[in-house]
Amino acid sequence: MFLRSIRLKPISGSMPNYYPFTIPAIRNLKELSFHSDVTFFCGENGSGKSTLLEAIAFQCGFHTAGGSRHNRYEVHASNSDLGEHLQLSWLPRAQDGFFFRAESFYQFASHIDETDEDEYKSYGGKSLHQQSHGESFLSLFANRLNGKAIYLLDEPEAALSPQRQLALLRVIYDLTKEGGAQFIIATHSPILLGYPGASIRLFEEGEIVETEYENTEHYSLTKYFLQNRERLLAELFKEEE
Ligand SMILES: Nc1ncnc2c1ncn2[C@@H]1O[C@H](COP(=O)(O)OP(=O)(O)OP(=O)(O)O)[C@@H](O)[C@H]1O
Repeated sequence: MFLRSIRLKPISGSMPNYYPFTIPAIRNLKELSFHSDVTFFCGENGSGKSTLLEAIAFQCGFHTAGGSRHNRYEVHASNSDLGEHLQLSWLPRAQDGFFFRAESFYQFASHIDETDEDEYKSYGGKSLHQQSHGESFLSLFANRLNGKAIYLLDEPEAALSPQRQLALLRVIYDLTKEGGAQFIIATHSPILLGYPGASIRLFEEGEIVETEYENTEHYSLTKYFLQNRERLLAELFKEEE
């Protein structure tokens, strides 16, 4: 592990009334500590997961649209509104790492096309644009992520089939089993959240709280859907009286 905790720096005067401080979980954030090689951020859409992950990436020196410290490319709105306000505590400081961001992956792939001089060795041997969406995600995870480093992944499951989500779990397992790598992952995937021993942080009701896998809605709703599909869909599609 590298990153031990993050803390919102004290803000002089009253709490600002603009983004990102309008997000309840961010507004109330004081300190968040990490105690597991794999930490998940989960919670409803718009609860602040990406905002916080992006701010951590900013403080790590990674490109906030995705990449490492070495990636420099222009992309619309690549700043981090929260980044400057966050303080990171390391032990030891990670020398390397990568920020994966599903929403700006296309721009990252174009940047690699323009700059790669290594026959795409870190990306499965061919342009990320010449692979399917899911193939390109997994190529990056399986090849670009390696060694002792901090990896920040924002919705890595976005293009992955269930089978490839399992493959990603294996990548995470291989990189963490010798205590070498640390992952912080924002996800909605009930498959990824099932990683053994992971710490799950739920963004809910203005707080970020630690919870168990079985207590997440991702787990319970998916389980209920699979076990009661017909009943649930009948209820969902019921005509208004
Ligand atoms: N650049 C921005 N300017 C203003 N508001 C923003 C900006 N980016 C995000 N927001 C708002 O901040 C809130 C949190 O967004 P964020 O992307 O962090 O959520 P999230 O938990 O990652 O959601 P999702 O699961 O849908 O990816 C949302 O209500 C969003 O509309």
